[in-house]
Amino acid sequence: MSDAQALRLALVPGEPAGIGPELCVRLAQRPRDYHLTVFGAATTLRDAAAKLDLPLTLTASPGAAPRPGELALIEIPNAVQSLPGTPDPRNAAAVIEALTRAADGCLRGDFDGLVTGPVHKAVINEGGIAYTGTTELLAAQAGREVVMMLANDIVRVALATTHLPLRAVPDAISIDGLQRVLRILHRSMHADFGIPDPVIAVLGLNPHAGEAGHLGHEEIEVIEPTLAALRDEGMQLIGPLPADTAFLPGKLRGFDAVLAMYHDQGLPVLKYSGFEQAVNITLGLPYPRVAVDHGTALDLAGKGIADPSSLFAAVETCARMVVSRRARLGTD
Ligand SMILES: NC(=O)C1=CN([C@@H]2O[C@H](COP(=O)(O)OP(=O)(O)OC[C@H]3O[C@@H](n4cnc5c(N)ncnc54)[C@H](O)[C@@H]3O)[C@@H](O)[C@H]2O)C=CC1
Ligand SMILES: NCC(=O)COP(=O)(O)O
Repeated sequence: MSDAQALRLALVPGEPAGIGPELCVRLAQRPRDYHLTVFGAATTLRDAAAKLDLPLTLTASPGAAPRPGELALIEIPNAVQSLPGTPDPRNAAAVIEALTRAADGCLRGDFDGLVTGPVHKAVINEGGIAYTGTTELLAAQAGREVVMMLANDIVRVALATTHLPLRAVPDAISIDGLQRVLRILHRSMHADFGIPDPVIAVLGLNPHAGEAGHLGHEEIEVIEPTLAALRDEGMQLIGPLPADTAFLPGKLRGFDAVLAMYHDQGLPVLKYSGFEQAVNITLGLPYPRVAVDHGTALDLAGKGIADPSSLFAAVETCARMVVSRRARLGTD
């Protein structure tokens, strides 16, 4: 990653009682040629390092050369001491402050990209903060429309809707909205992944993509007109495809990305095909943001057995995206 010599990445561990802090300590041990600044509580990170019996030096600012075992820290203290496996809603404000301050740093240009650990949605809401997900939080903060996409080496799955009750999904899918999602996805395939003319498969909403209107009308009334309009602009769009067979390996090889209509239509396939190395990317922000694909794993927190692969992949993906954007868009 020689182009990434000067990269400055902001890192947010997420829920302090989850596996995020210990994964950050493991990440800190890796040799790297980019700077990492973590936004969180020193006590939580030091406790995690002590439990893992790994060295951790927290510094006020990144040193000249990144050193294994060392992280620059922007201190965001927790309201109360965090205990692995037992989240405390009183720490919700600190979790959100860490995310928003790190994102602010990216918006200001102090950092080139943002990497985030898992956040417990219910705990944040129990702490009195309305929160559906970090994707939505960062979009509102940046004033941008965004698309959530999860990716591993096998498949990229973008979502037309994100954290919504299933009952609300059909009403949230419109021609205008789908067009905006597909434009963001198309643009990002080029800017972030170097694919200038991506082939995007679009799933139907209903079983068998609506079975010619006998099992639902959204394909005929919303999805097909959207695809027709964007095909006229030159986009390569396939679909609407029945979701149950769109992910067959032979078909997937022909697609650069798949657009699913809702969270649990696409993500189980992605996670089944490779949970460990998968990452969650927010497309459409002014800076690259990449998160782990997994949640807080409270059942594993503090035991030292959580797999850090997704966080490692998130940092590597974020660094590659920064380099790709610089090459294609300038500094954006
Ligand atoms: N990126 C984020 O901020 C995400 C946050 N979440 C949130 O996390 C919370 C818990 O969600 P769950 O549905 O229980 O999903 P989860 O991913 O925390 O756990 C599901 C299963 O996967 C295992 N697992 C997760 N990460 C692992 C790792 N790194 N190594 C080994 N095993 C691992 C857990 O032990 C558990 O058995 C929820 O509040 C959810 O909203 C969920 C997904 C992503
Ligand atoms: N399923 C993805 C997830 O829950 C994490 O999303 P976000 O908090 O990064 O928006």
